[in-house]
Amino acid sequence: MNSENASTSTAAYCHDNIIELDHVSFSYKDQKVITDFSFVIKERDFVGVIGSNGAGKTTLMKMMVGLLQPLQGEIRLFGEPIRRFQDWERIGYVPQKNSFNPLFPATVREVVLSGLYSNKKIFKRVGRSDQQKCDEALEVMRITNIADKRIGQLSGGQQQRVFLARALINQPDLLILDEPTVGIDAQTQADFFELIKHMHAHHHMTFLMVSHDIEMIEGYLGTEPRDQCGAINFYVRHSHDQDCSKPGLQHSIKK
Ligand SMILES: Nc1ncnc2c1ncn2[C@@H]1O[C@H](COP(=O)(O)OP(=O)(O)OP(=O)(O)O)[C@@H](O)[C@H]1O
Repeated sequence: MNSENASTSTAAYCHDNIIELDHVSFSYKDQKVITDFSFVIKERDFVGVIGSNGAGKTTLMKMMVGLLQPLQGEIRLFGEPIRRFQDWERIGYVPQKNSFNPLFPATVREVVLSGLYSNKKIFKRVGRSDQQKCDEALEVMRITNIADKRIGQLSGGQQQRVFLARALINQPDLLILDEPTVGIDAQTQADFFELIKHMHAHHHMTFLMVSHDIEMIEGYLGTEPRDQCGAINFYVRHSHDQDCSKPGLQHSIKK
């Protein structure tokens, strides 16, 4: 392949649309939350979502993972209309508030390992490399010491770390995080941000993260929002601005 072809195919690859919202509106009964919003998240973008309480951030995330259906408009994931989309293992989603029934019997290790298996592979034997990935995820989230505890008996912050480890273990193509570090101590928060920045820079992943941590968002994604939807602002950074072969291409999320 000559260099022109090589750069063309790289550019085409890293600029695929991962999420597309096309004139999407949503209401809870008669309360309009999202009105006629269109945007595109490109492959390898890191999109930070900031907005006041009640602005509609969680509603937007839930629509993108198929938990809520837009009243109008269309959503596409990896180019497929969401109603036909089936590759859910390509997407990791950590919702805003997780909580387990205290009697839920699984251990922390089992919950983290379950991130490796889609429904189809649920009975697959856990191999040594899977255990190793699990150990690494536990270590990064500083929960090795509670690996054999029951998830339902942990504090909210500890449970949230388990969910993050579960989402990370699979290295999904797209990771959607809704206020992922709420209730987590400062050191683990800092380690987690370092980790996802590293994954964004080096592991070809696309990130969409709701956060109230304006310092973290602006530090990594810049101080100017790229787009907005009502009171929600979107900050964007592509993972390889320096060596992107088509520097003129907009990594904007606006259509
Ligand atoms: N299940 C629901 N039924 C009715 N109204 C809802 C429901 N969920 C959210 N809302 C309302 O929709 C609006 C948007 O809520 P949403 O949770 O999406 O906001 P948010 O930006 O994520 O807020 P926060 O920063 O507080 O998490 C709010 O006014 C909220 O009260």
